[in-house]
Amino acid sequence: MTEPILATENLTKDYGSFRALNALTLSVNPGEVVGLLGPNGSGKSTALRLVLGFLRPTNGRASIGGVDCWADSVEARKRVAYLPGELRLYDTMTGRRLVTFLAQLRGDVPGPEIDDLAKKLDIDIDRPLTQMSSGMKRKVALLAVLVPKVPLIILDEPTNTLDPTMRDELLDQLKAARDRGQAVLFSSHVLQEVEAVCDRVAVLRRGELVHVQEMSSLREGRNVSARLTGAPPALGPGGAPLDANAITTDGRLQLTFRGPLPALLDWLAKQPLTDLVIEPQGLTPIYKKFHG
Ligand SMILES: Nc1ncnc2c1ncn2[C@@H]1O[C@H](COP(=O)(O)OP(=O)(O)OP(=O)(O)O)[C@@H](O)[C@H]1O
Repeated sequence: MTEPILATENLTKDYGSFRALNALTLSVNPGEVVGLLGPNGSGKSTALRLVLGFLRPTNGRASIGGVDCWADSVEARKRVAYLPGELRLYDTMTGRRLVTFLAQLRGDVPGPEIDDLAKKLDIDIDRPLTQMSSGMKRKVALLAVLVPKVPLIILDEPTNTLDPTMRDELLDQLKAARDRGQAVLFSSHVLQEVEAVCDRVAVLRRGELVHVQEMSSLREGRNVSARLTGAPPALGPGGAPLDANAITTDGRLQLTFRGPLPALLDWLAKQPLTDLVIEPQGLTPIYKKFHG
């Protein structure tokens, strides 16, 4: 079994008498993208800051590659590239100088990939940061995270302020990092981007981990919503009796089917339908269950 690169055990943080994170136990494996999903104030940034050793846990622990994130934070951080939610950059530098400087701090020298990535992110890294817009600065910070090939990449709401094209480019870069065997943990409250890139999603609510979802099982499912003119069938698309909850109070047929699409279409073709919507299952119903 692969050893996780990141492991938290009962990780807890109180700010005074307020518990911002309660007993978070979560791991991230090499070659895996995990999303931390939750609304404002649910504890995402607190969890990430604990993992980075910026905050001392009230209880529990986090470790990166077996190194304790608080007791040995400098050593743990060598294994991580981090994109904070709010940037504080050294404005007098050019983008290239900043990315090189940050790489040198960990003993790396960025190679030609810095120019390839700058091109993909559509950013002139030879401009001083003072002359860049907030979105451009964000791209420089992303470069600084994507250039070093560290075991773990942590990003706090990385697509914030990026335009849709750049958002897709970033998500592609995260997939490429995963394919190289790096692990990625990122926070977000945008369901579509989490669905697009994550292997697993952890849902937080008021500091509690309320659900962990494997995305592969979700991608096999399809939500069906249809209106019938006649009585509902006795058997569902898999041949099993139709679930009593499949017919809503306003008479719509609503079900989730996990199986081959032709079997679903054959079954639907035999029903007295007046309209039909088939969608990938997606995270929305799961998210709504906790944050409706
Ligand atoms: N330094 C602090 N002192 C007191 N309370 C704090 C502090 N930092 C965060 N909190 C509280 O802890 C809770 C979790 O905050 P956190 O920043 O982790 O949430 P988040 O999920 O990252 O939110 P967002 O999506 O808005 O960034 C919030 O209720 C917040 O007000």
